[in-house]
Amino acid sequence: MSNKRVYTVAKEYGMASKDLMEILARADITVKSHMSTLTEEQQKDLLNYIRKAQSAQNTVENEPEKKDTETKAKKEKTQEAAPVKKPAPETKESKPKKEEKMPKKSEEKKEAQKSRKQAEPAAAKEAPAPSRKEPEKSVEDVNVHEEKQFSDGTGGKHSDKKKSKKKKQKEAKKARNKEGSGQRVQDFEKPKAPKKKSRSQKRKERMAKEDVKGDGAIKIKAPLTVKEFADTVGISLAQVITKLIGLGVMATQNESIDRDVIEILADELSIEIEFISESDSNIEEIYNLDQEDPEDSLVERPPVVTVMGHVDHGKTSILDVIKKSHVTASEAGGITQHIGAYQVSANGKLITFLDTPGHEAFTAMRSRGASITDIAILVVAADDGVMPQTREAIHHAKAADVPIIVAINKIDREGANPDRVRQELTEEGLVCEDWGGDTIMVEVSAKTKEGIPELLDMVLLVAEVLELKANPDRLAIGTIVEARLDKGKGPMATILVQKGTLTSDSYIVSGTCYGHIRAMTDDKKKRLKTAGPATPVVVLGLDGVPNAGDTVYAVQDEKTAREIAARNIAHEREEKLASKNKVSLNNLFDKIKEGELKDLNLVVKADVKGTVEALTQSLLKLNDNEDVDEVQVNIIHSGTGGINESDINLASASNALVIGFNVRPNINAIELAKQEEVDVRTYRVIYDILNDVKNAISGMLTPEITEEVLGRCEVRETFKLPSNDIVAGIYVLKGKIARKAFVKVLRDDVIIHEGPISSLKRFQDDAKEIAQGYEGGLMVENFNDIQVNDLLECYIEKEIKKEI
Ligand SMILES: Nc1nc2c(ncn2[C@@H]2O[C@H](COP(=O)(O)OP(=O)(O)OP(=O)(O)O)[C@@H](O)[C@H]2O)c(=O)[nH]1
Repeated sequence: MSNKRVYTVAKEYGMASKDLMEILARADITVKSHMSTLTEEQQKDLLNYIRKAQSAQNTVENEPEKKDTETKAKKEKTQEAAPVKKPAPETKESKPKKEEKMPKKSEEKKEAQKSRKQAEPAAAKEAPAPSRKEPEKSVEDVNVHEEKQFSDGTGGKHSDKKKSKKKKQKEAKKARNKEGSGQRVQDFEKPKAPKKKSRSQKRKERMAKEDVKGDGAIKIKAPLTVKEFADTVGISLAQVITKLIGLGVMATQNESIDRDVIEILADELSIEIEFISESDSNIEEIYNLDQEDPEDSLVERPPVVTVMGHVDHGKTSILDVIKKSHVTASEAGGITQHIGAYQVSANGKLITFLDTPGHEAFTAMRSRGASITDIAILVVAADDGVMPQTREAIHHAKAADVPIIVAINKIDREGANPDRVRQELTEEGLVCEDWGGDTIMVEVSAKTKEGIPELLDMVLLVAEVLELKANPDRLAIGTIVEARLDKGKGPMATILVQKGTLTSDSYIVSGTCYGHIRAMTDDKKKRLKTAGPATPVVVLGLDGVPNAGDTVYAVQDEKTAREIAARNIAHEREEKLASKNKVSLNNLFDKIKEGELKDLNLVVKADVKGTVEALTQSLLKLNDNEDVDEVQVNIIHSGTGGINESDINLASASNALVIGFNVRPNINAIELAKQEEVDVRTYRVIYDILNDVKNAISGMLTPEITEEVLGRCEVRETFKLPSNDIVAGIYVLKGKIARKAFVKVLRDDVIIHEGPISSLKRFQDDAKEIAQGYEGGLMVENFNDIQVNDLLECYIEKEIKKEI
């Protein structure tokens, strides 16, 4: 036996840390919290205490229902130890004879209670005297029974039956909650304890009789209202309500009942049910939205291509050349609106390009499970070589299993060295064909247009090999590429049709938004009546702005579209409720106290590699610190660069905090963090990080000042004043920029300066604030190194009350 933490011992006994803490207190074993260590001695004392409690219970049970005060006291003591589920293994060898008898008796009593309950459900209070003439059982058996007795909580006297049952319900509920159902908890009194064992036995028997393997089970999604339950299981409402009253649940037809109640109710009604979650019940399946298309219905479709690569390596320039030189004559005027995707024709074939900045949208789409790209063009500047974002792009394309065509750009430049690029790419696992690999690499110049036709030829070649096909004769399915609210036209969404044909009068639904298409145009603003696979279109008519990356379905009528949207709204609400419990530095201590949190997961990002290492090491060192022995600090991911969506997704999935040092989240990451309720903390002093984490763990955190981000702008031009001060010509990308605020100057998401705004102007006039979509001039106090393409994040400081 070694030293163990309280929560570990509680786990071994199958009880909540809180309950074990109570038992420890009664056993006079002093511990500070569930994280405290129990010495071997203390564990033995605990075991002895539990044994004593068992013996006491045994004695009480041997006396035929004496109700004197002494017995009562013993009973109470017995109850104290009742929730113990699994005695420590040591008991197996050293169990005294007397104890061996107890469980049998208790089993008999349970059986007797069961049969009595069936005969006279309400009145039964006394158990018949248990028979002692059972054959001797092995120690192993005894332990099994004991387990049952403890976990049931029925080891106490009948007068305490109600209390034990409540405990049992609590435990059962806890166990179910652990399964992740995230159901609502009802406020009314819970019915009698579920007879788990007998129910599953009954179920098995019934299934064996019917020779069905659970197929007959009625699928139920909890919580639901009493009426919905009655309708779902096909039993009259009156009968359900009567049964509920019998179970002590006073609920009207419109009140919702949770998983516990549903389970017991179903048992009482002898109905076999199976709980399903919305994701199980997959809307696609319910509404049969995405059937497999027969082979003979498939026809060739254009490839969908994404251009990726490091900043300034020439993505936009290459796309511009393609856009300008490959739109057909009939499309005079060219691509006139930015819709996030467009089609060009090369060698008489269409190619669809996703016009997304960098790889951000690529990851956003993928994180939502919709990989819509068929081919990735990786742009690498011949004079610059493989850079961090090149590597990231390679990882993303590989993760999405998308073939890569490398465009070695800027070959017109003097310092261009395509072979060096090839060499560097080999190190990333991309070996060109000439060198025995299978990656197509094309040398291009967006400036001289050299190599661009070959690049497109290669795209078509890869597309041919991929045999990209879709069925155009079906209701359309697509992905939202971009969506925004237009002041005059309402919600506008760019949809990339992937299967079927979208018509200009389709009913569509995407996530929580639905509608009847009012107008459908292409990237040249031409009105379209139909759009087949791989066609990007802009549609008007949705009742809200859908999420980029979400799937959009065309459905047969408005009712179906509305119904699906309503289901998605309900699902979203539930998910929100379930995710309310995300960890943050502010609620960290509470969670530790409640025993909910034993691991503090962190995603750590910093501006340079050395800092990342220093920071992770210092954070991990906290594990050696006595003040923070409450939780284990784990770094689940660390890296250099700004905080991006993958960081947030990772943090959300692993209930982690994101710590940034000298870096900031990008706009998409901020949005996602808000949505996923991920706590993102950014710092400029390592000491502050360590202090905050340490203080949060020990409940001393005093987050008095927080930053509220107002908006972001980009520097489009710079002007030098006669005083030599630099004025930044800005364009507000999001939110607003306020005069009396601070800015963080970001270059590649790395903070290079932070300070107050010293001047804000709109044209020649001083401005209080500049809103999204407008331009202006801005000066930052004591900072003159502002450059074109810098991003300025504007924020105000807010005092907030201590939350702990
Ligand atoms: N000489 C030369 N310059 C190029 C070529 N392609 C792009 N450039 C220049 O390189 C700079 C960056 O090009 P962009 O197309 O904006 O690069 P990008 O990858 O889209 O950059 P971000 O959008 O910031 O990620 C611009 O000044 C281009 O004029 C090329 O083939 N030859």
